[in-house]
Amino acid sequence: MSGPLTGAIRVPGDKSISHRSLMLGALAVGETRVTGLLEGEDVLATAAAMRAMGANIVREDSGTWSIHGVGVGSLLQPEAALEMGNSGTSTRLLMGVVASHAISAVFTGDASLSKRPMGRVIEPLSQMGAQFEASPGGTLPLRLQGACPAVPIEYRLPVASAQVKSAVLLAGLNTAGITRVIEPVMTRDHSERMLRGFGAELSVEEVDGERVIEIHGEATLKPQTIEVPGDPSSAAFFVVAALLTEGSDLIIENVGLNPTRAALLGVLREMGGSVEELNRRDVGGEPVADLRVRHSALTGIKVDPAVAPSMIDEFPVLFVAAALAKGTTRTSGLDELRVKESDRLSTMATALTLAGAQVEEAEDGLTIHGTGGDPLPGTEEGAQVTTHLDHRIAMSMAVAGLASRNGVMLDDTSPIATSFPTFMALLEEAAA
Ligand SMILES: O=C(O)C1=C[C@@H](OP(=O)(O)O)[C@@H](O)[C@H](O)C1
Ligand SMILES: C=C(OP(=O)(O)O)C(=O)O
Repeated sequence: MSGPLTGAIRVPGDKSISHRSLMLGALAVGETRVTGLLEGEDVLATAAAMRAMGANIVREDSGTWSIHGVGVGSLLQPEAALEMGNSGTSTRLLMGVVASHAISAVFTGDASLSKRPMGRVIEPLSQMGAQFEASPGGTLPLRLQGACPAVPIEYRLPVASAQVKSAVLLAGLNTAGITRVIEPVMTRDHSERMLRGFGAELSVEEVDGERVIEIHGEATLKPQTIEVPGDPSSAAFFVVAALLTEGSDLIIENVGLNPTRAALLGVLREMGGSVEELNRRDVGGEPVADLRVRHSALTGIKVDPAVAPSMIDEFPVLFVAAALAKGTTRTSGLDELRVKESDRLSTMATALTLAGAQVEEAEDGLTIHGTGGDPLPGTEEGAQVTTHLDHRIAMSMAVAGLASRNGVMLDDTSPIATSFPTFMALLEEAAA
């Protein structure tokens, strides 16, 4: 087991908000200024794409990002393929942006992204008039010819996905009339908050238990000054690491706690975890707090599938917490985890089993019988884990390594740089 995690740390800016800051800044007329932007590879892919379509985006020496936008409807034809790397958010949201502009774009990605389903955005964007030539199974690489004018649609989301919702809303920005998205299950609402913040006419109504979001097209966006809060999905690794490591008492400052993102904390508290929210405040229209996390004995629970969308990226590290809890943790309703950077149910089941945990994999979730706080036994030379180009697997299994007798060996730590380039350094700092 590792030494305790103590002191105060800050995790980098929120990935979802960072992507949207660049996209909306590039679609506004004038200068948007962003502090706390996540400088991970995924967000940098979005920045490069917006530059390729005409925005002027500069990182100043102070760390502030300055974006001079071109205005909704005025994106330029990119000269080369838009290289999306590992980033599903960049790809799906930008497909929405391009879909209602009079330009075409080729989207390419790495081996992981090239396996992920794009049909979920191709479908509604085709209804709006965009045309696609995709690789077999509706995957990258694909070519998108935008429609201008595009046709406003009403679209009920068949999967709980903030990326699909956002793609349609972003396409609606340059579409005359009202584009309506119906969300049976609420997902992260950063797009709604930020589109409003940039001056788009957007309404949200609750009708018969569903969220109905309307955006008025041919919008003019006004540039903004944005302070990006710390990413709760990045903080999650430190929350779990501190809960599992004896003697830990760690402060994680400035963590975004939008209710559509924060369900992990409730689940960990229900398991017996000591996670306090200090100094609750508002940063850039998002609730934020400092978290104080103390080592705690955890008990397994049955996780309500209804919370899944509000912690969708946190399941890999929750599975690590479950592997060290007393008793059994059951999860279900997690089919979406199979189409992330890797199949996160099977990748985590394999990785945790190698580390010595007792895991049963079902179609839509994992059941994990925890050690009751004893270190994971693993193998003498350390469990050899394959991360499948998935940053969240790499970081989750690094946390599992802290709580294991012989450590964990990751085949590839490079994917961590997609969302959390300072993860290893911060872990060393907190454990020093
Ligand atoms: O909209 C976003 O910024 C995101 C939405 C989620 O994806 P889905 O919409 O595919 O669930 C999440 O997994 C991803 O990390 C970021
Ligand atoms: C699923 C994720 O990201 P994306 O879909 O943007 O690749 C993630 O960060 O866990």
